[in-house]
Amino acid sequence: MRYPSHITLVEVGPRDGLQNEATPVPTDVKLQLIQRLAAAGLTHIEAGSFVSPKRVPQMADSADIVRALQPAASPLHYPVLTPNLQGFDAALAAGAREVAVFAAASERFSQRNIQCSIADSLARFAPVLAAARQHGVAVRGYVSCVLGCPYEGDIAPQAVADVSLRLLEMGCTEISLGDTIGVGTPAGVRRLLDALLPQIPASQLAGHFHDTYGMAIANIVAAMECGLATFDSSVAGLGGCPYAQGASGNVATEDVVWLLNGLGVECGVSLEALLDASALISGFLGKPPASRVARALLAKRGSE
Ligand SMILES: CC(C)(COP(=O)([O-])OP(=O)([O-])OC[C@H]1O[C@@H](n2cnc3c(N)ncnc32)[C@H](O)[C@@H]1OP(=O)([O-])[O-])[C@@H](O)C(=O)NCCC(=O)NCCSC(=O)C[C@@](C)(O)CC(=O)[O-]
Repeated sequence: MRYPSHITLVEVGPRDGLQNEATPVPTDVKLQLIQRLAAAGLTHIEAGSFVSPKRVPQMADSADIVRALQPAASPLHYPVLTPNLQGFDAALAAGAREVAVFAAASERFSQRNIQCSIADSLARFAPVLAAARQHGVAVRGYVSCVLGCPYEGDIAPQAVADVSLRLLEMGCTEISLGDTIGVGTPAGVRRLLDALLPQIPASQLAGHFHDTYGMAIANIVAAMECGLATFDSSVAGLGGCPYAQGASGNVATEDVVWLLNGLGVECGVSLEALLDASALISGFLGKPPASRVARALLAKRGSE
């Protein structure tokens, strides 16, 4: 089987991971985590989210995080979520150079997550994309519920294609396909990508697989076989979505790096150094990493 020779990992732990943690994580711990992730070789680290602090209090310090990271002076990518112009303006003022808007392929999830229909969300993103173009800021587009919705069940691949194509037409550079509740299987991934790839090149698509049913690694392999070369993952398997009950964390970065090392596919991340990030955040949260790879390697480390 042929796989892409290089995989880009977008580390979403500091955002998608921590947005769902009940334990408040102080800004300095978040910054230490981001520094360790960067030291491990991760070049794309989603650093925060400029959303309502009443809805997601865990992300209320995103401006401080971005200010400390100084994205304009860094060779690394530190995207942040911006659901509307209010969020975009705040992100830009803090120094963000890359942002992401987030839509859904399911009407009911869109309503629950961002309090509006899919059509209204696209209308809300239009000024964000216009302002981003004006300021030379790159915009990623997320599409949630691509393989199933907690409220609507199955989602038609064409519904995913429709919203993805609109986001690309509006100026998004990449679409991250979110299996928000982790119900996908490799067969579903292939069906989805069979529908999308005639319309959107693989280079503009990323996989964002939650591991709720333990299928995320299998889904990544299926997506790589279809040509995708960018995947989102979360250190220690942190996270979930506050608007999708029962959704567990993203696929763990440690698990993906272990997979890629085993396949001989390069991703530029040191597993040893990544464990330092994993140990830091797991230690702070007082629970073991969800990643089985991290647990095994940390246990081995402890016994040496
Ligand atoms: C969607 C909105 C913005 C709609 O915001 P809204 O339409 O203004 O309505 P609202 O009632 O939800 O919020 C109103 C309050 O939020 C404020 N507000 C409004 N916008 C902002 C902003 N940008 N920054 C800071 N504050 C903001 C606004 O000023 C107002 O303040 P108040 O008058 O009550 O004091 C809001 O409901 C919100 O922030 N929701 C949180 C959504 C969220 O963060 N979801 C999780 C991330 S998406 C995800 O995890 C999925 C993903 C991406 O990982 C992929 C996958 O796995 O599928």
